[in-house]
Amino acid sequence: MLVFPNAKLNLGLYVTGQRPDGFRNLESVFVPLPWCDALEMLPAAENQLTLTGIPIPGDPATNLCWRAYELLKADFNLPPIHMHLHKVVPIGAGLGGGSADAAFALRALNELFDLQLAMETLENYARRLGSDCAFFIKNKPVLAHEKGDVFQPIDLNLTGTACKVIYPGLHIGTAEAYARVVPRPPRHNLRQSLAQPMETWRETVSNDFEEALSSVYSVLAELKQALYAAGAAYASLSGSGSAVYGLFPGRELPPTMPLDGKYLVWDGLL
Ligand SMILES: C[C@](O)(CO)[C@H](O)COP(=O)(O)OP(=O)(O)OC[C@H]1O[C@@H](n2ccc(N)nc2=O)[C@H](O)[C@@H]1O
Ligand SMILES: Nc1ncnc2c1ncn2[C@@H]1O[C@H](COP(=O)(O)OP(=O)(O)OP(=O)(O)O)[C@@H](O)[C@H]1O
Repeated sequence: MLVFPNAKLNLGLYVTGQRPDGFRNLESVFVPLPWCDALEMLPAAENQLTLTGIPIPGDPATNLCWRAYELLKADFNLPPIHMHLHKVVPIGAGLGGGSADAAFALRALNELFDLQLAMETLENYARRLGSDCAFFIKNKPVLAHEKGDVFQPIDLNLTGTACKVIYPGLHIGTAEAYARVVPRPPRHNLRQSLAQPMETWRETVSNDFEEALSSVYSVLAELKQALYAAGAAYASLSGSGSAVYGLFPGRELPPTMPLDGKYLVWDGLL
């Protein structure tokens, strides 16, 4: 079975409080971004994980695809499997690429071995692998709360919107990014702000990581500025960075920009 785990963008992100479990509560809207890895799973004589594409730091035994398999294997009698992951989505980018691999692995194993697990059960397994993972089970726009793994529906359709995502090559670890942010009440009501025309979001939809990280990594503010200069209606850091994106409604494709050749860029339609 071959699946294509996509990335995500955060539209607004407020880090609202410290939790007793050491994590932070947040409020953010997640939307799927069709920048994808490729993950193949085949029943095999013995377990094997092979990797190509962008190198993934750390021991392959801790790869999130593998951890997804181990998690299900603890509860079900799964046969051995050969997984091949071709990594495309940059790591330490705030695009949730590793989390998507884990969630798509859970979904693929459920189908391949006919485990008949409901979406809600798969979400519960995904929550055990990482805060971002559960979103990728249903993979639809949502308003996320708590650790970013409890969802409310949101009426937001950005399908077909031209988007450019720029990854400046900085690996910003999620824990490092959270350590730089002081929790505070949300600056705006995200649901209300996102219901207004996109041109107003610049003033009313913000990401708390941006303020904290831009003072350390000046390239983040430069990229955002460049996206606005190229005509973006809205531009922001995604998640804990370092990827910065711009949205260009009304265009058939995002504009080309002078920095396209300098950084890793994803261009396309949401
Ligand atoms: C920044 C976001 O991408 C926004 O969507 C996510 O909150 C990050 O989620 P993630 O990468 O799945 O993070 P996890 O693997 O669960 O946690 C990594 C580390 O980030 C911090 N962390 C993460 C999520 C959260 N709500 N509060 C936290 O404080 C913790 O230090 C944790 O040890
Ligand atoms: N399949 C995978 N893809 C990417 N990273 C993985 C994978 N499996 C395990 N990891 C580990 O997860 C870490 C990446 O997590 P990190 O939170 O820094 O970046 P991210 O993937 O951009 O996530 P997020 O968008 O949630 O912040 C890497 O250091 C890597 O060791």
